[in-house]
Amino acid sequence: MSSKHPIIAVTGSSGAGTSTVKRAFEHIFIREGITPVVVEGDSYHRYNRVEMRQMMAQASSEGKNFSHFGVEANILDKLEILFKEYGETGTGQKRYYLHNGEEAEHHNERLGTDCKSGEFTPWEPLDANSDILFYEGLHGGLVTKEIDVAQYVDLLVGVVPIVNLEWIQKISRDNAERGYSPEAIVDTILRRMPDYVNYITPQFSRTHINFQRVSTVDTSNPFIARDIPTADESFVIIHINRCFRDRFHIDFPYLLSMISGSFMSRHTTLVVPGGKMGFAMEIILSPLIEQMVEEARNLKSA
Ligand SMILES: Nc1ncnc2c1ncn2[C@@H]1O[C@H](COP(=O)(O)OP(=O)(O)OP(=O)(O)O)[C@@H](O)[C@H]1O
Ligand SMILES: O=C(CO)[C@H](O)[C@H](O)COP(=O)(O)O
Repeated sequence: MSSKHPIIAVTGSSGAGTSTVKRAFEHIFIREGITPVVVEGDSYHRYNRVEMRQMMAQASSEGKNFSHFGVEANILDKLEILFKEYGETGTGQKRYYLHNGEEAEHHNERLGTDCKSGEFTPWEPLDANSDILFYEGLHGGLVTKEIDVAQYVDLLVGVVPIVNLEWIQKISRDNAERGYSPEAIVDTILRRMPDYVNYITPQFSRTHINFQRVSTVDTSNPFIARDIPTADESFVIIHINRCFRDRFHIDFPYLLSMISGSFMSRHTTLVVPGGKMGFAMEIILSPLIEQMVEEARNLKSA
C-alpha cells in the first residue's frame, strides 16, 4: 500500500460491469479535480488474439484448460511490478489491448501506429504528475503463491453481479458490441469456468467494497434471455469490509438517510435500488478518494 501514490483497482469478471463502474469513477475524478492514470486489465494479457487462439487450440488438443481468466494467459508479474513502481515513484508504463476497429483507430491516430484489432499498442510511459493509478480489469486483487497484486492496492472494489446476471450481461455485450455468436460466447464461459473459480472469485474476499447487482426478474435461464435486466429491475448489495469501514468512518445511518429505498441486510451490508447505484457509489466513494488524494498531496509536499 502506498499513500503517496495511491492505487484504486476495480476488479470483476468479463461482463460484470467494471467498464460501467469505471465511468462512475471517472465522474468522481472530474468532479473532485483528481488526475488519474488509467490502466486497463486487458492490456496485461500475454497474447494477442491470433496467438491466444493458437494457445487455446494447443491446450484443447492436450486436454488442458486455458483462458484469459488464468495466470498463464496474462503477464501478472508485470502488473505486480507496475503497482509496486507506481506506489513508490508514481511512474510506470502502460499499453492497450485493442478489442475492435474503433479502439484501434483511436489509438493509431493518437500514437501514429498501425495496430489492428486484437493487437496491443506499444508500451508508453504513464502521464507524469498523476494523483492516483486507476486499474479496471480481471486481476486487481490477485494473490497466488508467486504473485501478489493485491498488496499494493489502497482501494480494491469488486464488481460482481449474481452469476446468471453476469452471463446475461456478457452474452448481450459480446454479441452486440464484439460481434460474437451466442454459442461462441457460451463456449467461452464454459472454457473459463475453472479459472473463474480458482482466480476470479477468491479476489472478492480481499476487496474493501463489493457491489453485487441482483435482479428482481426471472433470470433462471440466462442463455435464452433477450434483454439485460434494467436498473429498475435490480438491487445492488454493497458490502463494506469491516476494517475499511472503520478506517474511513463509513456512516451507515447517514447513507440510509441519503439513499431512498435503501436498507441494511447485515451490519456491514447496505442494499440500494438498482437505479441508485451510481449515486451510492458517489456518496460512499467520493469522500474516501478525496481523503486518499489529500493525504497523498500532503505527503508529496512535505
Ligand atoms: N448496473 C448495470 N445496469 C444495467 N446494465 C449493466 C450494468 N452494469 C453493466 N451493464 C451492462 O452489462 C454489459 C457488460 O458491462 P461492461 O462492459 O461494463 O462489463 P465489463 O466488466 O467491463 O466487461 P469486460 O471486462 O469484458 O470489458 C454492458 O452491456 C453493460 O451495459
Ligand atoms: O474479455 C476479456 C477479458 O475481460 C478479453 O479482453 C477478451 O476476451 C479478449 O479477447 P478477444 O479480443 O478475442 O475477444
